[in-house]
Amino acid sequence: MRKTYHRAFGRGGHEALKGMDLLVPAGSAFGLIGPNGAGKTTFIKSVLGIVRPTAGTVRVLGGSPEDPAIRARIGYLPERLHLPGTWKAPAFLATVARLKGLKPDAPALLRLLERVGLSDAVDRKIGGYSKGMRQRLGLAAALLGDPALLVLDEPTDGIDPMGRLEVRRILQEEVRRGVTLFLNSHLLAETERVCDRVAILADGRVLREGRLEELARGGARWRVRFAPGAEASALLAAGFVPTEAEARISTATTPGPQPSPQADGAREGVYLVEATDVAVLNAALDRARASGALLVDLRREGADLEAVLLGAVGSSPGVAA
Ligand SMILES: Nc1ncnc2c1ncn2[C@@H]1O[C@H](COP(=O)(O)OP(=O)(O)OP(=O)(O)O)[C@@H](O)[C@H]1O
Repeated sequence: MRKTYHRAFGRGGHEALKGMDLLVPAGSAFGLIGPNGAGKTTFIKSVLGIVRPTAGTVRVLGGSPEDPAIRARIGYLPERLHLPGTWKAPAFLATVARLKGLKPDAPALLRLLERVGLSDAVDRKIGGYSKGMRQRLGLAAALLGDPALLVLDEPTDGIDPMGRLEVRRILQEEVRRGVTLFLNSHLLAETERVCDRVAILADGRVLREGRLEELARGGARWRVRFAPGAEASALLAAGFVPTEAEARISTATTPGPQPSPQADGAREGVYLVEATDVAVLNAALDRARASGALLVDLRREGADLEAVLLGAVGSSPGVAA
């Protein structure tokens, strides 16, 4: 798909999408990431039928994004929300429901407001809402009518960490019940936590696309906690790096001290180990256990999306990160 924004009177234009080819599997939680001006919003608008491609086609939920029946199955949270300041949330949601062709059901609307954490604010005017509250109301509006596809542009923008947790929980619930989630967020940690697939867009083209684990270079990292008393030098020899020392290694630009067994991570018993697959991981754990170390906790480290993004954008000719 291509999209060129034409200037007035046909004098040239700007090619925002330069041959973008993307398949978002039904039921996936899909994240779109990329630098400013990459074309993310243009792509979202084309999925919603707001922008028409200059060349190519967009198919959404098996149909055209311009088909009202298809649009009715899409929930959309825009990046810039325009909300009526003098209204209260239930009246706003009732109007959105009517615009979506739904019959407003007052108790259901209150349940929805409770779900997004706004039950205490139903009697307040929207104009007095904080940015996070406005985002939650926008999310409630997007969820009206149980859409099959949720398109969210910066859904957690302005929301505090507790609120983000709540929003994430709602999005995960939606994905579990079969909804396809399409998320555009500058918060890479948010994308990592919510999405199972990611596409990197830069300068109007998809640079990389795939499952998060596949995109992460260098295999998976594991965070391991050993019981007190584990022999730090033996763990180092087995490939386990104390977390504090690991931070120093990755940020050091000049030769510095080698990781010492007395590093904070070692004192806490927390280590990181690189393992391309579970066989490699288990071999490392076997070496650790042979030294007498006892495993207390083991968890996979999230794929480092920032590194993947910077790597993809940095290695693409003509694209500035
Ligand atoms: N209506 C428009 N007319 C002309 N050019 C536009 C229009 N909308 C977007 N563009 C240009 O198209 C390019 C892609 O813009 P778009 O908003 O899709 O990027 P984005 O990835 O969403 O950026 P950001 O992360 O900054 O929101 C940019 O260079 C932008 O200036």
